[in-house]
Amino acid sequence: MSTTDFTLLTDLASRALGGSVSAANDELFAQRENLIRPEAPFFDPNEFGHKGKVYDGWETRRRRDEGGHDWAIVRLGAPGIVHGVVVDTAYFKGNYPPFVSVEAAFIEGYPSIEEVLKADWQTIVIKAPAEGDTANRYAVEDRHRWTHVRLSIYPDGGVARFRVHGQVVQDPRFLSGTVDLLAAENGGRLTECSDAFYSSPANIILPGRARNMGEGWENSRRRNGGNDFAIFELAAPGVPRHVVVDTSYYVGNAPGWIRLSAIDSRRRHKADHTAWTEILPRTAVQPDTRHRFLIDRLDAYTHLRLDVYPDGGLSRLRLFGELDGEARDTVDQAWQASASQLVASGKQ
Ligand SMILES: NC(=O)NC(NC(N)=O)C(=O)[O-]
Repeated sequence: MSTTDFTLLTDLASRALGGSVSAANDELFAQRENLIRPEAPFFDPNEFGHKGKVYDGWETRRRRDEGGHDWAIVRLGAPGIVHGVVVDTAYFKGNYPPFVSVEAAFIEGYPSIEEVLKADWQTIVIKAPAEGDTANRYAVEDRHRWTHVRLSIYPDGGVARFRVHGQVVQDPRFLSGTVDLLAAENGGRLTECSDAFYSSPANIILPGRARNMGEGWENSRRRNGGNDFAIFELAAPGVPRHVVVDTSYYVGNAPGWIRLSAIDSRRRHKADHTAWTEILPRTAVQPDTRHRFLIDRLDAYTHLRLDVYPDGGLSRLRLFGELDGEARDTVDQAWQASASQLVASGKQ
């Protein structure tokens, strides 16, 4: 994958994955928590509050010192390798920060903010220019895993959204027993889809249940035959036992039928269409319903393909099963290989 594609990877910072903005040195004009809201930023030109113009973002006051700067710290929703960040200054035109930098840290356990501040921070984006009202992209070369990321803005200003795109690297000790092999928080990810017109199928593997149709996958109405699909890489190769197909909130636009196929790309090539095994035949589904289906085959797979007929949305898809023996070694190695030499320790 080229570095320009990093925005297709999971947003590790997003509130939807469980991220939190743990601290900021200043947030006088607009709250730090807005930085990781999953939805696009909103702007009402007529809305003013007691402290000034209301922005959907994080905004600090105008600094009156020399050489100082502002910062906000995000605890990622899951540990991961960051491939790139987006500092989106949408609607901040006369008050965006002209420069930004990003640092990261891996901290064990559940550290207090005092412990987070004392961690060994590594620079992953060196101080670089930013534009106003722009989704500023910065690729990251470092391939260590992190739990926390610090955005610094120079000298001050406003940022609407901070996206931290990368690959979840889950602690293998939490991948024991029956787990959701598809879950983004375990490392599952969308690799391909036919249509994400209204919203992406990457949403259907996020934690929890969708609260409305906007939190799932919605494609457009298909007018030219064929059917829509999405392909996911599993968190780790595993044997699926049962699947949850949730069409909650898809009332007039649920699929008529769905079908699931899977492949073990360690043994067969994904491009070979005959190598895909049907693990759930074309099955009728109901609108606004949480379905559970048993999977009869007991083979291990690395990828899952969801076909919806002819089109239509889902709010969640879960694939419960166990990692296979070979996969366990692979996730152990990935966890070791991505360890930073400078691992701070927080209170357990
Ligand atoms: N019009 C503004 O945005 N002014 C100020 N910001 C807010 N939020 O009022 C400022 O100084 O950046």
